[in-house]
Amino acid sequence: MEPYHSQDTEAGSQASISATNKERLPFQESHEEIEKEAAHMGNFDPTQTLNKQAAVKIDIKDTNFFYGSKQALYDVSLPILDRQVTALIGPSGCGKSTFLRTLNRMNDLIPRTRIEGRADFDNFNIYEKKTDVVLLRQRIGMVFQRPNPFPKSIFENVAYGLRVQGKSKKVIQERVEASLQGAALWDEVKDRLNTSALGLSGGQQQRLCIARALAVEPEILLMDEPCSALDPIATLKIEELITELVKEYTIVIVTHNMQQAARVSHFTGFFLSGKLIEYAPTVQLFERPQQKATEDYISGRFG
Ligand SMILES: Nc1ncnc2c1ncn2[C@@H]1O[C@H](COP(=O)(O)OP(=O)(O)OP(=O)(O)O)[C@@H](O)[C@H]1O
Repeated sequence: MEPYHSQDTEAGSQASISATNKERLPFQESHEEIEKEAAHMGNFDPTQTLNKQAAVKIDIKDTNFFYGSKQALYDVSLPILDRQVTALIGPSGCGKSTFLRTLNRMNDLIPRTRIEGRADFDNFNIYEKKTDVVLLRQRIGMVFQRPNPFPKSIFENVAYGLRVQGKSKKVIQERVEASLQGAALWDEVKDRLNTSALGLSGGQQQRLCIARALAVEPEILLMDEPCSALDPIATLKIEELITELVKEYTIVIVTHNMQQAARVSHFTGFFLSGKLIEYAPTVQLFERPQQKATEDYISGRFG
């Protein structure tokens, strides 16, 4: 599929987002730990890894979505680019989560829903009835708003999908460790893998859920406001993790937090009333929005 092309020239804006990366932190507190985490984040600048020529991983065209007779998405079209972070922003109820859930068919679990359009992934349309959703959800994993570990041990949480797949003991052992490493949790839990996951802090639980998603080796990770239940430090850890994970995975993240979108994403889509108003490289969308509604939203005039 064709890569995404944009007309902008963003040399100037790259420099400015890089310079303001630290200033953009949304938190008023400035105690030591936050400062330390923030200093880490200062090293990450998504404009440095923005790749407008990246291959299109999922090509979404003219998506309409209905809850019964209520239409929640209108003609949404956008590409999800390979190994880039795409952020979805917009006011409450604009359809961000609904859209995210169309990508791995999570809305199928809600009765009386209907979808039109297409989302081409490899050589098939995700929305087609015949799509194998179990396989799809292995390839397109999901992390939810609230960490939702199973009431099992840390090890068993990560091993879960692998056991379902019937993997050998050796493979399970290896992948559990690799996934916990990948989710930047290994060092904190390696000595207590057999204790309950429910004993972990909220931020650790969310990283465990990321490890659980990674264990089945997905290509894409969908994250639905993964930091909304976390404190500032745990939030920064997840953001840092996202910037690491995107080297190997394609990430789509719904966030209410515009600074978070600016800190971690390469591309941003702004939704309003079920419509995708604007989609562009993040730096461009925030610094030179093309639509008045985008400008009003990002400057805090509504939402
Ligand atoms: N299960 C459902 N049944 C009926 N309507 C729903 C359902 N889930 C969401 N909606 C409606 O669809 C619209 C889009 O909701 P959605 O949750 O996708 O928005 P959102 O932008 O993610 O909101 P938020 O930021 O508050 O999570 C809203 O009007 C919402 O009320």
